[in-house]
Amino acid sequence: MLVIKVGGSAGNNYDALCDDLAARGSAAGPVVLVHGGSDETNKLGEALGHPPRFVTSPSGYTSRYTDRRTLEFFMMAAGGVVNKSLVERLQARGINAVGVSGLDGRILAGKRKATIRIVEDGRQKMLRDDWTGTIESVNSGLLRTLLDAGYLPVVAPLACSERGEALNVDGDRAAAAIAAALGADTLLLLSNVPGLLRAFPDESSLITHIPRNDVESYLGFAEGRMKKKVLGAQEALAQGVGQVILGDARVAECVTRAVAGHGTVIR
Ligand SMILES: Nc1ncnc2c1ncn2[C@@H]1O[C@H](COP(=O)(O)OP(=O)(O)OP(=O)(O)O)[C@@H](O)[C@H]1O
Repeated sequence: MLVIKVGGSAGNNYDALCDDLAARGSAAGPVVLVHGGSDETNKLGEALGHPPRFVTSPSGYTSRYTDRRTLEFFMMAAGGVVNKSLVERLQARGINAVGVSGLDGRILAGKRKATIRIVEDGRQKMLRDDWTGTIESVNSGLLRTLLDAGYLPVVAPLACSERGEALNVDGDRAAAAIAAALGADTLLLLSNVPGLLRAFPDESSLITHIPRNDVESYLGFAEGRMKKKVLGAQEALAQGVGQVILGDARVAECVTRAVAGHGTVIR
């Protein structure tokens, strides 16, 4: 079982990704594809007069402040155009993909963080009306039903709260939770960089291998949103996923290359 997360920031090559999945075929085993939606969400917010706001937590994690309007943009972008354009690309290549969000059938059930603590101008503040959350469980039965029937699930990172509310959740951590719940041997976190760089943005400083019991000491190299990928990797490994590979989604054969060990291999 292979779980792949492809980034939603600019620069990822979805055509190349889908070409590679089609070339690998079903003989390569079952695949679940999770994706992000940052770039499209930003564009929608800008176009509709409600630009994105990114906030940093006291522990240094960067995330999108998701008020109700932003949640709607996120649903339109991640749950809509990004999800459906991946399904369209896969269908055009003969793969019977089904696009869902984690909200559907509670594929991802989570806990809302209605109030978040942030650091701005060196001071801590509380922000209310936030619609982000953390994942608590995965409806692996629904994903297995789709996989067993021969479909390739394409999952947008929305979750369902205990009260049935839609939540914006981190795509990398969503993929980690899905990989763990399905007992995947490999989780690929593909984005617009070659992997974890020791000296970002110098791509020649790629860290090629991280021992699974030493992920913590590499967290310091990750800035901003890369931290969530390293955290996701750590969560997946702790829950039994065999290996996590941070790979490049800008290039041809990105899945095959990452599976072959190009990128940052954590195991
Ligand atoms: N040490 C590092 N090595 C590599 N990339 C880093 C590092 N530190 C920070 N980054 C940043 O992390 C970014 C990748 O994370 P980002 O969340 O933007 O990707 P994404 O997965 O496409 O997003 P999403 O799926 O949430 O839409 C890179 O484009 C880079 O700017």
